[in-house]
Amino acid sequence: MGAVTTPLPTPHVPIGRIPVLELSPVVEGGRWPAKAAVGEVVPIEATVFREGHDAVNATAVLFSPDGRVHSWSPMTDVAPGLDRFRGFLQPDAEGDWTFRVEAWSDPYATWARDAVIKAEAGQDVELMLAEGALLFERITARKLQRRRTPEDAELLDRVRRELADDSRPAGARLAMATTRAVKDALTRIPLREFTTPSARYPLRVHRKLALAGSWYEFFPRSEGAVHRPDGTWQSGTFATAAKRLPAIAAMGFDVVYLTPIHPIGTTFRKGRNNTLTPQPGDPGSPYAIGSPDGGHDAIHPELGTEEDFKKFVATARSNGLEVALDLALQCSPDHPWVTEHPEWFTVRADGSIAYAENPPKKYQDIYPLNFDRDPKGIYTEILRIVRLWIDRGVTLFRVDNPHTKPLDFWEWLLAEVHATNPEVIFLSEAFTRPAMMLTLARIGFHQSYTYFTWRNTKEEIEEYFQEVSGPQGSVMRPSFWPTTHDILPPYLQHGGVAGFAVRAVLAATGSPTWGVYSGYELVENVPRPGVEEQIDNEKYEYKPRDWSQAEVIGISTLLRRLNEIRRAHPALQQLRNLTVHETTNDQVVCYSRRVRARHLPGTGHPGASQDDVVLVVVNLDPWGTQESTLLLDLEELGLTRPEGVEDQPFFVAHDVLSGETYRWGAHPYVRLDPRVQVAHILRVGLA
Ligand SMILES: O=P(O)(O)O[C@H]1O[C@H](CO)[C@@H](O[C@H]2O[C@H](CO)[C@@H](O)[C@H](O)[C@H]2O)[C@H](O)[C@H]1O
Repeated sequence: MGAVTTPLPTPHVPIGRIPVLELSPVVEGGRWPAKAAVGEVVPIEATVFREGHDAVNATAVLFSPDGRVHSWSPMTDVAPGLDRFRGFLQPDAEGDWTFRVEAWSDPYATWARDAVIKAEAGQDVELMLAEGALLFERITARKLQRRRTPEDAELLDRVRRELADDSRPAGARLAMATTRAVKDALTRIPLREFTTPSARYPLRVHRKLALAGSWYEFFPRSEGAVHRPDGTWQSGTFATAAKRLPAIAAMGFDVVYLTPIHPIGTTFRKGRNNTLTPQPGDPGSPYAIGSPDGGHDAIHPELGTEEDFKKFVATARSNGLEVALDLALQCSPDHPWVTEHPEWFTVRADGSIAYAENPPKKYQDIYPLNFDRDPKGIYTEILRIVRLWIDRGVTLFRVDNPHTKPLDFWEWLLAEVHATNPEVIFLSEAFTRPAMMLTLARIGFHQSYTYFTWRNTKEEIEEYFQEVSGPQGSVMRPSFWPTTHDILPPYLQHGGVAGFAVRAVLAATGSPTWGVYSGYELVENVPRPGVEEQIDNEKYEYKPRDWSQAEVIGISTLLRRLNEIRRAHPALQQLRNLTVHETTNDQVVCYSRRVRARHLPGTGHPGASQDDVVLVVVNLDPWGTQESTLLLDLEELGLTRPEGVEDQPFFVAHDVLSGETYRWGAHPYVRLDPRVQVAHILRVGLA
């Protein structure tokens, strides 16, 4: 019998005095780290309970990468009766952090609850007050690790003295010992008994762009491509493509994503509209990587040289843009690997190599790599290539179809790159089943394409936005794209300019990372018959565009405004902070995002004293005016309805898209005419 290599289950860990179970975010028992980004507000949850009736409480504790306590957060019972506690931690630097939950018995909460009940019943009142006095003796006599403010010290000492002063009425003594101020002071400096810590769990903190950013995809060969009078084409180059960068930056994007820029094969080259009969001059799909000019480490000669690429990267950076490159691990039959490493491909009985597929799509112009044949050779070569592009200035990779390659390969590659270049971000382009999409995220992909593109109805949008912003958000960070070069969904085929505006608003506010594919500004909405992708697709031909029309149509102005709004509002740069609000119309969707004032400095919001709250209302009908009443969840908006106010206005909603300001109550009426405005994006605050 061979050696046993499977790890044994974790040894039995005693339950501890106060059980603390079902921690979140924990990925597979801590096998992989949960994700966070610098400044992200991370919800921490645990189930905490004990025997008997005494009150329990919990604290979430954050440890910085050097192992020291960085900060802690009181947790509150968010599901009374279910013993579920939640707090919020906010790491402020990149690295491998950890957190734990400390469960504890809460003598003050036990006493306050019992004293109030007994006082109301007239039982043991003086005895309870005497016990309260003893409790506050203990509370005030403590040597605290955390500093207590003079105000808190003074308040708690006064409670101690007055509880013991039996010359004062019992009701007054109890009332002063159970005020909000006393409870708040004891939230800051609690008296804890039987403190029971959980294990520590990993939290990998990436740079902010891993969580929040705006991507713009384009094919560099199209920018500046010239259709010559004789019918032939001159490809765009890095130099001509770079001329487009200031306009992309002006629209507020953070990242330019380039489809593959490598030499393209000619064997089985695809022609226009995915035909198998290319015409002379057809440039071929850039995903058919490799020719006698080189493979994944080479640059298509028509685009320029390595120096030209570096200049392009430098121009991007000077415009405030980072460069993302497609990483498509496949080969045209003309790729040098096909002859240099025939062992990397699966050869059929007749000596041929089967082309790649992503059913039902057929990619007749490319061969897949067989990672199980010479894994060491393939892994090493791909790592070399990734490092090469990092050295050339690439800081993000959009990974093509990662779900068709082995997961253990990705886990290895991502760990290797993270070890030397933790700033490099990988976006997974896996439109596949949830288990695979989630596991790619678990093992290290920073971001993931999502099903957003196909979520259209109010019900679908509400459900999906909540799903990606829920606990899943600490594993899989969503990237919302209304279209890609492969996807033109039916809603956009039929929704006209307003449809493009609707989907841009949803993408830009529904996820902290979003992206658009070039041409969105021009409302390119004609599909190739029978498929959900653009006709005359840029994948198979040069597609220079007349950008002068973009401003006229208005979508580029909207994109710019959306990116400005996202930058101005930390609430839109967070993921796990979404609330859906009810509406009375199935065509009107409403949701909000909120960051509490105490969490704002970490996100770079200057001197904030108020929460940052953004409320989004979208008319999903691109053709008709829709009206609705919004049934707002005031608590989630951080609003308190003043005494005596029912539906009267009491807060201000400023529409940062239109500039209008409204005074609203809990149930405002909205009317959105898509010819004028498809959505409200409202900054919410008290007057
Ligand atoms: O499979 P997906 O729909 O996720 O699309 C991605 O991968 C495809 C394969 O790389 C790629 O397809 C394009 O390139 C192929 C190879 O040249 C070609 O056969 C296909 O017709 C073309 O669509 C797709 O663009 C990419 O996003």
